[in-house]
Amino acid sequence: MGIEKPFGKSAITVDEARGMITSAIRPVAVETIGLQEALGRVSAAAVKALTTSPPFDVSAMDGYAVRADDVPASGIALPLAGASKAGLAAVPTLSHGTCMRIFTGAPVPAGADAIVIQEDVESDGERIVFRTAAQRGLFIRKAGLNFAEGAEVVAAGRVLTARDIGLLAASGHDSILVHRRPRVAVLSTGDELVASGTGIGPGRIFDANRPALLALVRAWGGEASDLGIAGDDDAAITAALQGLDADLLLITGGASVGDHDRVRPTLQALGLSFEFWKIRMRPGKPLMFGTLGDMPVLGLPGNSVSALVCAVLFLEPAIGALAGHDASGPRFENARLVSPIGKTGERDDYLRATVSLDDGALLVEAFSEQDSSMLAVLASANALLFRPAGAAPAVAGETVKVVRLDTLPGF
Ligand SMILES: Nc1nc2c(c(=O)[nH]1)N[C@H]1C(S)=C(S)[C@@H](COP(=O)(O)OP(=O)(O)OC[C@H]3O[C@@H](n4cnc5c(N)ncnc54)[C@H](O)[C@@H]3O)O[C@H]1N2
Ligand code: MOO
Repeated sequence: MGIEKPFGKSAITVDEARGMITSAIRPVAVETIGLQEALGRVSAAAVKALTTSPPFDVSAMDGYAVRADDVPASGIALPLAGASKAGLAAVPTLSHGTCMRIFTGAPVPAGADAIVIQEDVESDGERIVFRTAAQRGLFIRKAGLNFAEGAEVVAAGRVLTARDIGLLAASGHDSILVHRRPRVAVLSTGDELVASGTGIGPGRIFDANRPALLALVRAWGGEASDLGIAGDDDAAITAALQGLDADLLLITGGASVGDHDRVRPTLQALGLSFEFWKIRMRPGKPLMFGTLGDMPVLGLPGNSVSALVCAVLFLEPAIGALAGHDASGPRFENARLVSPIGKTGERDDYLRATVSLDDGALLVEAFSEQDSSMLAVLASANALLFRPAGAAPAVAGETVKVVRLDTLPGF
């Protein structure tokens, strides 16, 4: 589809690109796992409560169970007849004109309809004098207050939190059907790259993208596999992909138009069916996506900032689509500009910026340096300031859109 055209007019938008990526991706298979392993996994089906919670009416306080009609005013005394405590197998019965000792979490006796807390009574051991009138229903948690048997407690496609795990356990589940973690393989390409921790040598730089992307894959729920570094030649790239079995292949570098940008031609020779190879955004123009057999392939630009900004916009939703949850991309928020910014070129801009809160309002300031190789700037940023292609200069005080980076897991 026209991938040989020069960069520029034929580039597609970020939204179009994300739509093409997520609609080409199918969720991975499912598996049942114990709740202990469920944090951060994605539910593959709606889950219904196996029990009603609470299963019977329980007391919310330590005190005395009564019939409200028996204690219509302060000063009434009733004989104490038994006790109800948490864990009782059988629900006791309250006789007319008596009261029963009760503790938090205990079943409310049949016939009782109010709890008077112990702070509001006096006791001589046999008789209880109520210093307040009882109020029908007070301090009683009715059966099903929390949820009823059969109610949906977890929706399909939810990224499970500790709260969900608690709710699943409360509703009787000790395991859950989830999507297995998407397996994402990461390859860096470039003759100049060496792994950090090894000797750097003349003309070489350390590979930053692969360690950062492997970390993001894990933070976003994937199982990361490290394909290492391949040089800028077809044989090295082909060899690195030999026998690959992954749900998504992530490649950085070598996607541009130079003589040594061998990723695109190599993948093409291997049979990659291209969806697109350039997008109308900065940083990250030479973003590439296609499928190799059933495997989606996402090619990120080599510049580290471009690679990581593209990861926020495209990798996170791609992993989401594989894992069976929301894949709509990052959330944009409004923020007020602290300093003016210049006009935007023909691509949407995602400027590295810092946001701060001022009396509840979000303020944003772009860094003066925006070169797409400047990972140190990205590391200091906590937001991306979005400017649409062709936007006029913006003045201080103007409301603009931002994507917060500090709320993204792992970023
Ligand atoms: N004539 C043109 N040249 C370039 C264009 C263009 O439109 N016409 N686009 C530029 C843009 S925009 C980008 S982005 C880059 C992307 O190029 P590649 O994806 O082919 O990446 P490389 O050329 O391999 O590398 C670019 C840059 O990043 C460094 N790099 C690469 N991989 C890593 C890594 N794993 N860790 C750290 N740094 C890495 C590499 O050394 C280069 O400096 O193309 C422009 N050129
Ligand atoms: O898009 Mo490139 O990523 O501008 O440097």
